[in-house]
Amino acid sequence: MADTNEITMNILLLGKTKSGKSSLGNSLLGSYEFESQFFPYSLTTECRLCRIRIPQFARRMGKELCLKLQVLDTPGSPHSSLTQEEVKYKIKRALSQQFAEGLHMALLVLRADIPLYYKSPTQLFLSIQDLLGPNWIYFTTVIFTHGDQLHEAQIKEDEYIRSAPKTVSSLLEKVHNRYIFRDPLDRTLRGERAILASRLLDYVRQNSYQTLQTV
Ligand SMILES: Nc1nc2c(ncn2[C@@H]2O[C@H](COP(=O)(O)OP(=O)(O)OP(=O)(O)O)[C@@H](O)[C@H]2O)c(=O)[nH]1
Repeated sequence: MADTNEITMNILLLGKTKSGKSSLGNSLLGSYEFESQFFPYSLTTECRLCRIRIPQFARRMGKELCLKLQVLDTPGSPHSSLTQEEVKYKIKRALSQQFAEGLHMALLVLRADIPLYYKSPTQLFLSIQDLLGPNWIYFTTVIFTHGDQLHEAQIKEDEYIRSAPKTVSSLLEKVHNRYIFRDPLDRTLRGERAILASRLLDYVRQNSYQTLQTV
């Protein structure tokens, strides 16, 4: 029987190569589990799942709740040594093997300091739909990495969102404005984990803990 004092969140990291997926995964896990480095090639070539349990994460009806976080890191696309088809195949296979019970949230990782290039918003939507199916819009949160660069440039987050190009604004509208800015320089790994995990748990609660079936 499932432990009712434990909440599970199955999280998928998606995004272009070098967008900061593995580093975000480490922040979520609160430790350096995924390899994340500055290199002139795509570091992640295989999907990899890491899990942690965070005791006493929240309370429900007077009881302590433990959060079980399962984070699936993926190779980015375009990739320096894999074709787009290979990346897609690896992600789909990992989703079916690791998250057979479904996915709570896909985190679409975008660099805030680099323009998001797609021919049109539709092209971007189709590429996500191709992986996650038509209900992706309910189970996707956009994570802007390199938020520290915005601070340096003295651009506020709401200002950035207001001036974002059509592809980004259409994407945020599609995912019901679920987005989070990451500013890793501002916090410790565990401090960032507490903030990210609780924002994500709010989104998962809003979905009544339902999961996206991807197979
Ligand atoms: N300044 C800053 N650097 C970041 C941020 N996120 C990631 N990085 C750095 O960007 C580089 C790439 O980050 P990764 O997490 O390895 O990116 P990835 O998407 O997993 O990369 P691949 O697996 O190689 O495709 C690393 O040097 C990170 O430390 C951020 O928010 N701000």
